[in-house]
Amino acid sequence: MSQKVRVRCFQLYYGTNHALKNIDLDLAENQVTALIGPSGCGKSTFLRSINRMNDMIKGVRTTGTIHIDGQNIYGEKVYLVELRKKVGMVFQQPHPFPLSIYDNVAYGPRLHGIRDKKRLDEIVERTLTEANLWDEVKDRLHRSALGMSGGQQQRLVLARVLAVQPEVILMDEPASALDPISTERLEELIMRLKDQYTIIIVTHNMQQAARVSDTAVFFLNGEIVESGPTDQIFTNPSDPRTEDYISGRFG
Ligand SMILES: Nc1ncnc2c1ncn2[C@@H]1O[C@H](COP(=O)(O)OP(=O)(O)OP(=O)(O)O)[C@@H](O)[C@H]1O
Repeated sequence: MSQKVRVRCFQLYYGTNHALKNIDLDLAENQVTALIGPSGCGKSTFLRSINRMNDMIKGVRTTGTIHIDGQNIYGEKVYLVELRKKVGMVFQQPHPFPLSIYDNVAYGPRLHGIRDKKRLDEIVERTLTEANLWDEVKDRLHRSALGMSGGQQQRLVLARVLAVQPEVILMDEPASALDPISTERLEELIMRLKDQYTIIIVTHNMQQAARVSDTAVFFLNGEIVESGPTDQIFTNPSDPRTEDYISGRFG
């Protein structure tokens, strides 16, 4: 099993708030890794560090390294547009663009220079199929994406990410605004997508983490308390704080 993302001595400060402390972690390729821990422990901050989304926040300072496929994304000569193409992100609330379903998916490929209609048609069909949405929307591709249900919008946003052929997909509580059926469909999709992508997901839902992830990482106060195979973290954690959190004693 090869490592896709390698994090060493990574620290992040929001001004004087030391939000991530000495993070060392390896994330395996073609696996789902769940980041768990109580509110404010740094999960989203860490997730956003993997495609440098935190760069947009004023006062953020980092030290340490995050290598993806051997390249330090905090090093020199890193092009953020390329990085964010390789490392896509799905957020808690699906926010499709106020465009048609087709144009939402074609947006990224067009931005990266693909103009050929036939090629765009292929990408739209392939990624909507991959995102388990094609059958539901194939007859209304040119209608507004804003008319879709929340669950459909979240799968559309995922298709938009897949359309630029990422290798790593970051998901920040992607199911928290979804109903149980949409959540189940999204979880099935996540488990299927890991054959081709490396997926890192933040979730507050312990059952969800147990269902979808291969590896779990428990954060507390900006530090990693422990990480390991999800089964082991959930059934036999080595740190009592992990056990307390998982069994609902705090957080
Ligand atoms: N944009 C920001 N500007 C300043 N401080 C921030 C920002 N985002 C997060 N923080 C701070 O960083 C710390 C970690 O927050 P973060 O959102 O990463 O935690 P989290 O574990 O994802 O929490 P939650 O589960 O509630 O989303 C907190 O102290 C938070 O206040």
